[in-house]
Parts: sequence; C-alpha cells; structure tokens
Amino acid sequence: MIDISNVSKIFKTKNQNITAVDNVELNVKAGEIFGVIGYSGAGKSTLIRLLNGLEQPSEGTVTVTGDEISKMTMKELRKKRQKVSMIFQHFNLLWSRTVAENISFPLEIAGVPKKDREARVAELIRLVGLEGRENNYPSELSGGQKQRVGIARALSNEPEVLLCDEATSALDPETTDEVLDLLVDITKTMNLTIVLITHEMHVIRKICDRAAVMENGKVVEVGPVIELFQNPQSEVTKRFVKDDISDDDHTVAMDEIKQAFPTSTIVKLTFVGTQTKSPIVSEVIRNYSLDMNILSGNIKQTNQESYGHLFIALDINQETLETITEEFARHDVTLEVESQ
Ligand SMILES: Nc1ncnc2c1ncn2[C@@H]1O[C@H](COP(=O)(O)OP(=O)(O)OP(=O)(O)O)[C@@H](O)[C@H]1O
Repeated sequence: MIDISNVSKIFKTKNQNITAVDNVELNVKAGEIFGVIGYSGAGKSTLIRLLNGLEQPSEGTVTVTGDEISKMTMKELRKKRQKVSMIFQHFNLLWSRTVAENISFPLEIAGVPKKDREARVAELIRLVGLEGRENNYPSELSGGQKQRVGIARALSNEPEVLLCDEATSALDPETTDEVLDLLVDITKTMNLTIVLITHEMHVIRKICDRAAVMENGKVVEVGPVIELFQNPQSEVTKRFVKDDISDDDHTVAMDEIKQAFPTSTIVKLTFVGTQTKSPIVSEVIRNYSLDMNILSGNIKQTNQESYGHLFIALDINQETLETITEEFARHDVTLEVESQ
C-alpha cells in the first residue's frame, strides 16, 4: 500500500544542511492504522509530507498505492491528493465558508456536479456526526466539531489513504478520544488506510495497529503497538511508554501494603497482550472461592489487547496458588508472588 524505501530528506539552508529524514525504510499495509511517534524535530511532519508529495525526497523512493510520488507531475499529484488526503492539527478550514461549503469544496475542485455534491455532503455530515450544523461557520464550532469538518472534507473524494498530522493535538483528552473513535470507525466503513503522526503515546495505544518511533530523522523502532509497549527497545520508546503508563506508584506503597495485609499473599498479575475481553480475574477468584483485595494496578487497553499489571492480596494456600497460576497462564496472564 505504502512503501518508503531508503528515503532521506535534506533541507539545504544558507548556513547548514538539515537531515530531517534519515534513510527511512517503512511499509504500511492496506487497512492499517499506522502511527509515527517522536518528539519535536524528530522528522515526523517531513515524513508524512513525503507521502503526498508536499515534500520530495532527496534520496530514495516513496510509493503510495502503486504510484511513485517523486515521479509524478504537479497535475498528477493534485489528482493523487484526492486519494491521499490529509487532516491537520489546526483544521485548515475556510473560515468564510459554512460547514457544508467546506466539505463541498474538494468536490467542487474535482468537478462533481452540484446535485451529487449535495448528496455526498449530506452523507459525510451524517458520517462524522454533524447533523444540524451544516450552516454554521467554523468559528461557531468547538475544536472537536472543527476536526470533524476536517475529516469529512478529507473524505469527500473517497480517499484510499488518510494522513493525519497531529490531528488531535489541539483537542482536550475527551474530545481526542471521540475523534480517535471516529477515525477507527471510518477506517472500517470506508476501507481506509491511515498514517498518523503524533507526539502522544496515548494516540498510538488507542488506535494504531503498528507504529514507528522516530528520533533525529531515523526510525529507531517499528512494530505492532502491543510489542512496543511490552518490550520497548530504544530509550526514546521506553520514555514514551513510561509516560503513558506512569506505573511507579506501587513500589512506594508495597511496604505499607505488606503491613496492611500481613497474613495475605501479595501477587502481581501481568497482562501482556491479553486478548480475552472476559473478566478473567473475577472468574478465577469466583471459581476458587478466594478472598481478594485489589491493591493497585494499571491496565491499559490497546486497540486489540490489554496490557499492564494488577497487584492483589489473596488469602490462599500453596496448592491453590499453583493451580490459579496455571489458570491465569492459560489466559496469557502471568502471576508472580511479591510477598507471602
Ligand atoms: N522547510 C524546512 N527547511 C529547513 N529545515 C526544516 C524544514 N522543515 C523541517 N525542517 C527541519 O527538519 C527537522 C525535522 O522537522 P519536522 O517538522 O519534520 O519534525 P517533527 O517531528 O514534525 O517536529 P514537530 O512536531 O515540532 O513539527 C527539524 O530540525 C526542522 O527544523
């Protein structure tokens, strides 16, 4: 679907050459939500702009749905951008046009007849949940609603690829989640492939299938999101994961916990890509008639799996402990004894 092969982008300024993208090799599969994460200056914006020809590579090739972007003429690129569309952090709406007129704009440029445009705009407005707002101006909308207009506009020409440039960075956490949910929905209903760039691991965790981590223009790590969380390799990935989990609190409290439950066995359950949605903990506790206290925990959800940990205090004998350890293991949950 998308193939980035040995791509570098060097900006030549008066005083220096800046390597914004450094020998990057990436593939994105059809139907995937692929994330690129990195701190400011890592090269994310430059990389995503290479995908629709807003930048041309200094070296290497970028191929999107069969077309090598750097070989295309301006006219071909303009047409291609209807199929590889983009949404932006600051929405980039036309302020003197209403919601409906903003969404209609790319259709006008593509020469779609008025009647077809109106039907398509109405459909898009429904799709992004903006019914009743057709005649409002962008200044009359909340940030989340503005981004919904941006999404509807980007979808008007039925793209194959949607590029998202920090699309939720200007939004509050709740609105961010709503917009992310909308992106997941439209990926499925419209057979889209999404490439998004972000500096927030939360965004990657919530909706991406795979992600690449960038630093100094290079991709330092790439893989399924759950693997990046379970087993981050590079320092920068570890920092992103740690910021998202922020799970240090239990170590501080463990001594107090032991004092509070002197006769209990304290165990740590680790969920590593646990696929089951069934409440496995309560199931095991019920089946073995155990007494349990949940002490602390941090379970996070990726778009498919759970990961994280839970500390619990149990009144349990050794034999049952061994049995439930096996039971949890069958559900991809690891049980470790912290204190007995
Ligand atoms: N047009 C340009 N001319 C010169 N240097 C540029 C240009 N665009 C980007 N750069 C430089 O390339 C490097 C990567 O920038 P880029 O904007 O791609 O990073 P980023 O990860 O998207 O960061 P941010 O999140 O802050 O936008 C930076 O050092 C930046 O200053």
